[in-house]
Amino acid sequence: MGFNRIPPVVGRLINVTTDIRETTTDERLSRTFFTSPAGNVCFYGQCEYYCSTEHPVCGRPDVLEVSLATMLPDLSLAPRRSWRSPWRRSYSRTKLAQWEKDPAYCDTVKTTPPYNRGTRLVDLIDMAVLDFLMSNMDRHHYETFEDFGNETFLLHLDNGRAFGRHSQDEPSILAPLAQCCRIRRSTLLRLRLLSHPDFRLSDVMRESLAQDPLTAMAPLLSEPHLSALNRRLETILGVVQTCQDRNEDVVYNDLDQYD
Ligand SMILES: Nc1ncnc2c1ncn2[C@@H]1O[C@H](COP(=O)(O)OP(=O)(O)OP(=O)(O)O)[C@@H](O)[C@H]1O
Ligand SMILES: [Mn+2]
Repeated sequence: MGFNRIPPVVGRLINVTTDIRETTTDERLSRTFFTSPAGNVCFYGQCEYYCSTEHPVCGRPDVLEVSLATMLPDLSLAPRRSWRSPWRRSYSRTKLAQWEKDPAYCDTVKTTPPYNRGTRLVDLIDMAVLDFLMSNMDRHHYETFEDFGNETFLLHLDNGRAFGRHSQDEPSILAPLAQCCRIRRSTLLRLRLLSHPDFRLSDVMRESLAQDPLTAMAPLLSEPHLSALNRRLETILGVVQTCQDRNEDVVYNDLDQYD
């Protein structure tokens, strides 16, 4: 997509004993290792929720399938800031989030810093486009590097809820696009290109993912997931079209400098 916002990730089989327990210098992490009743090596780490013996990560007996992300520079070298998404879900069975109740929600966001100037709002809408394609409903936060201030790209860690059910789409993920009716011209042109029969998103993705050494054994995306990408792409273009039918000023021209 040309967004370049997610640290590259690969799938690996690791040995939790030799690759983590015997390697880590983090005393607090190594203290959470234990052997389960079934004889597997487990650990639970340190975090706010779910880091307890009831929710461990276990090897079999110490081999574990994981995704490994490129490590970002240490926070002391490149401090990051975490931002709460304005379209964050309520994560409650009974309560709706403000954006679910107020059709004019985007008018408020548009006048609220940092979304009131620069490219932050269209960056957020790019994020919604990406999350809709992956069907990731769990984007509660995103990050930026502090050094770039508000003149920054967005960083998407934590994509673990993406590419679940391929047969179902979740239109509410597109709420930022549907409610704000705004999209970067470069994004729109890219999306239109990827819906062209010669450059289909599914074909481009299949070709790109074929470089993964595990492609034959454990493909990252199944064929139904690749088809879902094409279907979701058409939905996005449909939402943009509906916006353009009703509003002016839908396309944010970020390509002027190249004219
Ligand atoms: N590639 C990376 N390099 C360095 N730190 C990272 C990287 N990916 C994630 N982290 C750090 O680890 C934290 C947890 O990562 P992530 O959110 O993906 O895990 P999670 O298990 O889904 O956690 P949570 O339940 O809090 O969402 C992040 O907030 C971030 O500070
Ligand atoms: Mn998470």
